[in-house]
Amino acid sequence: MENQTPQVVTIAGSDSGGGAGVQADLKTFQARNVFGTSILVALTAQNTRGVQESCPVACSFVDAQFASLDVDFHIRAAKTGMLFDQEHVQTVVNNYKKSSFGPLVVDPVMIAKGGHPLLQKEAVQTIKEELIPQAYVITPNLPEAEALTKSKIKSKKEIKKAALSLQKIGVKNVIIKGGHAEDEEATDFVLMENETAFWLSAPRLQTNNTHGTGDTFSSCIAAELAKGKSFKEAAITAKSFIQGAIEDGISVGHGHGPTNHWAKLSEKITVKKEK
Ligand SMILES: Nc1ncnc2c1ncn2[C@@H]1O[C@H](COP(=O)(O)OP(=O)(O)O)[C@@H](O)[C@H]1O
Ligand SMILES: Cc1ncc(COP(=O)(O)OP(=O)(O)O)c(N)n1
Repeated sequence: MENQTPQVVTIAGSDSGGGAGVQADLKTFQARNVFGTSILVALTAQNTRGVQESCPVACSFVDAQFASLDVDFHIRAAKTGMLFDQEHVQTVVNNYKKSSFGPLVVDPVMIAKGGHPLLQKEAVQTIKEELIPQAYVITPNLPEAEALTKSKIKSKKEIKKAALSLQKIGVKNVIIKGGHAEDEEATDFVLMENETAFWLSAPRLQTNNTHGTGDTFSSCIAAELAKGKSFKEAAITAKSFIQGAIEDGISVGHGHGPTNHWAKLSEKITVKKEK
């Protein structure tokens, strides 16, 4: 099994428009040379203008997808995205615990950029109590970190405080993404074990094409972990990948466009150690 191609799974929702969700994850896996598989938890009727409708997949069918993959593939890393509601979060947790899917990257997707809810509010607590303790890394954006910590996050100090409080729930690594801030640089805070931490920055690009940035970032981390890279290496590659994918933009649709998953890694990344 050791000489098999690295295999990875996304456990998430479908974006019919192809820019976010499972579609963005599979494109990222392909671009990073790992074999991508998927477990669909929800479906969205979505395009670059927003989400028009969404619905869950039956929990018994989520179970069936986990079982199909687990008996055949040697999955070395997994990621979660849109999980819809409490019942689906719990179904994913129960199945993940029984599986041998390797380290879990949790992207606690809550609301699409256009405002459509992708997770029912009551499920935030289930993510905290049940899913995060299973995770190897969680990658909330700023509003998601605020919802999970029930606090306002406006300064670097508050970002660090929020990351530490998320780590205390029982996850080794936390990345709070700064896409929703307004600084000149798009800066993400990375907290690892033993309070080791660093800031990952890149120039903030003035573009409408940022649909699916969070999914692309977290699935790239899962892809790198599946190849055996360290967590720090995986986080830096994911930042270079998403920066390249935004920089080398593509033009599709009429609204908030997707990123370019076949772009090269960007070299405009800086890594600054937190003292
Ligand atoms: N305009 C931008 N320019 C450069 N990087 C960005 C921009 N918007 C988001 N990013 C980066 O994309 C990644 C995803 O962040 P974010 O957009 O906050 O996630 P989400 O899609 O979950 O809301 C992060 O590394 C963030 O810094
Ligand atoms: C099916 C599905 N999953 C996740 C998202 C959210 O993706 P994200 O990377 O946060 O991008 P935006 O929606 O914020 O552009 C989604 N939209 N659909």
